Amino acid sequence: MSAPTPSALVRMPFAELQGLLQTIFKQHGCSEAVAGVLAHNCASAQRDGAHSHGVFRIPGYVSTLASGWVDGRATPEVTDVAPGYIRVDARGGFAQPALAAARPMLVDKARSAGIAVLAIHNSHHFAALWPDVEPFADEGLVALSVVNSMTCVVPHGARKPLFGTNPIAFAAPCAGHDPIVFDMATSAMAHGDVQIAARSGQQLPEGMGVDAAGQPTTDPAAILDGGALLPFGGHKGSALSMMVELLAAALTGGHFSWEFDWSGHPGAKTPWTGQLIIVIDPSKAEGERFALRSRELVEQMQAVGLSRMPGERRYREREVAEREGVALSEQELQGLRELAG
Ligand SMILES: NC(=O)C1=CN([C@@H]2O[C@H](COP(=O)(O)OP(=O)(O)OC[C@H]3O[C@@H](n4cnc5c(N)ncnc54)[C@H](OP(=O)(O)O)[C@@H]3O)[C@@H](O)[C@H]2O)C=CC1
Ligand SMILES: O=C(O)C1=NCCCC1
Repeated sequence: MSAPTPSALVRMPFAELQGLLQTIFKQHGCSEAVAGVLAHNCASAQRDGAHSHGVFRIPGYVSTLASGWVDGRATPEVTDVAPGYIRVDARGGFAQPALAAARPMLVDKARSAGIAVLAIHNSHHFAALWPDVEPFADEGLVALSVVNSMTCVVPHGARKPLFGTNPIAFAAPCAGHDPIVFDMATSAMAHGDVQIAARSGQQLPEGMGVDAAGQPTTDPAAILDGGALLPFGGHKGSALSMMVELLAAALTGGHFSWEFDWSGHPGAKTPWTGQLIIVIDPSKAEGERFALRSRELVEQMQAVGLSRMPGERRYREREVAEREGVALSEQELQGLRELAG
């Protein structure tokens, strides 16, 4: 939602945007390696029209780095735990460089054992989750990832917030198609989209959240100011969010969404939690058939009238961006240039 208004739109080549973001990350306390990984991630989100986790997030990254809450120079510690299991201590840094450090070993293990788990803890994830899984499907692998965030979601049937917005992302190869990818918060709405709505003075649809008194509200400011989000789909989304807390925090050694206290770090925005990634090599059981069966599934969904696949909107926006440049508002670009100094 809330793409930049067409009147104020500028377009720039992906590489230029990535370079600008890399400069910002370096200027504000990240190592060359971390800046490179985060810049690619954030520019990719902007390119694909994933606005809640594109350049909108840059001021939050900068204020977090300035607060000392996250270590932009952390070197992740990768431990080979078992034939199908890797553990990474992100050492208080971002989750994506931790994934990058363990990725070659993760792919090797998935290809040799058929399945491998990457458990990241002591990490900060402030981004969309699909960039973490989609590249595995490009290599013919199936991937599932979960990450927990910060307390802002009331479990179904409860009175107070406890869970994070806790997204789940999945990617699978599909013969002759872009990979099948979905990536969704387990809350009715991502926190980033609530912030964007508040900033632009929009009301939300009903059923997204409650105010500080626990009453239903469509006012994003009321959700952000002492209120909370609801899980999507009532008890079902709530159960998935609970699962994310277990897999991303309890299983990795990371914090639950309510366990960290950033109040001593004004400006800190990045949840200090954990992330789990499971990678499966479908060729172990199905040879080349899995990608063909994926294709068959897509075709059957289309035959019954599917309007679009999850991920399809992003791929369409990516195609346009590759042709015409990545879209952002003039105001956003000016803000980025100021942060780059
Ligand atoms: N790091 C963190 O802690 C957190 C990150 N996030 C991120 O926020 C982002 C937004 O999450 P969320 O708002 O839940 O995502 P959306 O509700 O916008 O989309 C969820 C998924 O459904 C697909 N989809 C949307 N509309 C349709 C449709 N009409 N038909 C078929 N498929 C559809 C999307 O595909 P498409 O992309 O093509 O639109 C996407 O894969 C995610 O990238 C998530 O990872 C969220 C919470 C916490
Ligand atoms: O949009 C969200 O929800 C979040 N995104 C980044 C991390 C915090 C939660």
